[in-house]
Amino acid sequence: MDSKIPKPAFSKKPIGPLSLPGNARLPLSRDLLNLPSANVTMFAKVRAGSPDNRNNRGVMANRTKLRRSRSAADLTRPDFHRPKYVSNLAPISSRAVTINATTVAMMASSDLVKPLTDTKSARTHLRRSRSACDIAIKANASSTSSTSSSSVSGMPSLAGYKRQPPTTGLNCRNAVPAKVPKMATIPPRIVTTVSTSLSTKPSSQKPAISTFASKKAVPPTKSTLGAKTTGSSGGALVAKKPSVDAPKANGVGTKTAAKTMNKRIPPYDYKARFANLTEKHKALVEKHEKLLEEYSSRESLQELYDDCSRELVNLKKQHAQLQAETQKIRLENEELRQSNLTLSTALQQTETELGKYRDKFAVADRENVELRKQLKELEERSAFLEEENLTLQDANERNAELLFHANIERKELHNMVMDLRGNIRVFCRVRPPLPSEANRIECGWKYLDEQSIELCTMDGTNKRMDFSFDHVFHPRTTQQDIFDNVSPLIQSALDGYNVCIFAYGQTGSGKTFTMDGVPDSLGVIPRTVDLIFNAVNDYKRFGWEYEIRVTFLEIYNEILYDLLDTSGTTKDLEIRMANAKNKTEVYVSNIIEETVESTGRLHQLMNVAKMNRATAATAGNERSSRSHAVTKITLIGTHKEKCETCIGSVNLVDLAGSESPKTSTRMDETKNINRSLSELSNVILALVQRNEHIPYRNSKLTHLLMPSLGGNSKTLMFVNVAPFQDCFMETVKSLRFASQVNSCKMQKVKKNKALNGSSVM
Ligand SMILES: Nc1ncnc2c1ncn2[C@@H]1O[C@H](COP(=O)(O)OP(=O)(O)OP(=O)(O)O)[C@@H](O)[C@H]1O
Repeated sequence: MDSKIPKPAFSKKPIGPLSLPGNARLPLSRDLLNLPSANVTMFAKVRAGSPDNRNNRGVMANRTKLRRSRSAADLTRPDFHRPKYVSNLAPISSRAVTINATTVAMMASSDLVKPLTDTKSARTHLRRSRSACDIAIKANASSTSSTSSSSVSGMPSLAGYKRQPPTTGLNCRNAVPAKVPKMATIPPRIVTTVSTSLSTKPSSQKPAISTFASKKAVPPTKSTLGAKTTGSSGGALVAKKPSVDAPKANGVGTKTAAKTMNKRIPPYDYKARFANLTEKHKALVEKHEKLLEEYSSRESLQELYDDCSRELVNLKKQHAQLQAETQKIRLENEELRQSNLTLSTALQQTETELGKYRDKFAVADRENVELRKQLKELEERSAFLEEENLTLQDANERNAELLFHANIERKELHNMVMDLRGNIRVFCRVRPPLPSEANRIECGWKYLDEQSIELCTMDGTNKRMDFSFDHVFHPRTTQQDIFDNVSPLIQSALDGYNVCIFAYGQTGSGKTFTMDGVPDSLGVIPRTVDLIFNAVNDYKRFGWEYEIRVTFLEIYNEILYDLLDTSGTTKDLEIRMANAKNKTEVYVSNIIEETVESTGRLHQLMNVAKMNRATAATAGNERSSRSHAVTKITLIGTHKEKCETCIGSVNLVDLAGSESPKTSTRMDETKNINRSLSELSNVILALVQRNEHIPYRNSKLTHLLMPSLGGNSKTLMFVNVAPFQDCFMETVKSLRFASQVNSCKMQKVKKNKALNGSSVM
């Protein structure tokens, strides 16, 4: 916009007589001598005039000049009387005339430059200017009419001129262009703006940019420029109503004027001089008006320029703000686009997952429907089963009652069977020779049946002896076969009876093997433990809860040792009577009695006791047990609903092996062992013989086993024998003792029974 709007640099340029049209020039000094003094003074002022001088003149000075100008124009009036001094004037050259005309125009317009700040003043000025010109034209016309057409040669014919009403610039566009004297070229844009501002708006008002732009959009042509210029500035001077003669007259007049200007006008030819001056005056008036309009337009253009500059600055600011906002919006838009892209991707993934979930949901829904059907069926089934369950619960309660009583009956029957078998039973077991004993001579063993055996010497004497026991186990008998015959006694212990199982025999005959066994062939004690825990679990169904307590005791050289005591300190263990009323019940003071709740724990304790037991090498056994080991398992059963308690116990005794003093290397130890075994034999024989006095207290062993030997107990004795000929005497001795025990018939035992939580030991 800057480049398109011309900067009004002219605002500071003075509009003075120096810019004269055509051949006009400032008068020479010699020319001025022939002019009236007033004109000379005016010329001098004009020549020396400057924009400041002109601008500094007051309104009165301008009016004076106007009067002078009119005075000059009055020369053409018919009643004008030429001053006498004119005849003395020297001939004026055309150049001087031109200057005079210019000066007259300047005089007419000098007071119109500044007052054109408003439209009213401008119009007033125009009227004055037009008046001056009209007077001149009328005078010329009247002169022409009075002096005939040839009186003024070279002058344009203005006979048909009428004073036209002031026309606006817009109206001038439609006016027929008239030929005007050649003038300085005015930029079409300025002319257009001036015509618009003068015709449509007051000069004080700022022209709108739109108006300006619209005018700029249609640049005027040369012809329209002339029309506009004529219409705006000289509408009153140029005939608006074109006559037939006007163009011709104008053309002729212009040529004539040119000729007149070119040729020297004699001083006496006042008409020519007047015409010439009139022409010059007319041109100057037009020029003046043009300049005036230009000036006015330029002033308005300056304001317009300032406004446009301010508006441009504002627009630039707005543009910068808009650019910043646009950039910001672009960034936001880009972020939103990226966010939208991310969200679109996430949405796509979500939709994909949603589709999968929908499929799963459809499958699950179908399954759900199916399951609902099944649930309904199950609910119906459940209701039916609940009814059945109630029925079965009633039946179960009845059955539990029956079972409880049946169990009692079973116990009684079982005990009857055990009684029939005898309260003390003797099993004979012959061990096989070890691979290391292959060169040892065996006796002749003949197993007559499950209860009878025939022993024959192999030393040439051919002695034969028969023995009968409750059961005879040959060397190939397995540990399981042995325990199958022992387990009824364990059941009796669970039913509340005291049971004692011990192994008796010569050293190396297989007692420890039978009671403890080896890891891959467990003996009676570990199998008893397993059976007890299994039975306890089964008894829970009948409402019985069992507490299992265990002690491990060793009798070595008639001294008691707690095999679970690993402290290394020696404690005094004493066998004491538990109940004065029942003199058969005993207990051991200071012994560790541990309650076990699992088979593993009990096996653990058994290993500890086995490690603490005293062993040594003997003639018949590299690792001979040189003590009696008593493992006592107490079983306390409680039936809460029936408020019944039954207490049973199992004493599992691995006796020390008897040894001949001849082969013994530790005599004291052997004597103690043999003596305790002899006391055991005495007790058993006393029981067999039903003696009143049973010598239980003669040894620690019999004293400890007193509750399990006779009275309220069931006793099982293993008599272990070695198969070798060199053990024949000891074997016969053991078999005879066992045979004696087997023949013993003990009185009927009574079950330990406690009611309402009381217990009997
Ligand atoms: N029925 C059997 N089958 C296989 N080997 C056996 C049998 N009985 C005993 N033995 C083996 O014979 C050897 C001696 O047995 P064991 O130690 O049990 O005799 P013991 O009577 O306990 O001797 P001690 O009284 O000196 O302790 C052991 O090596 C044992 O493994």
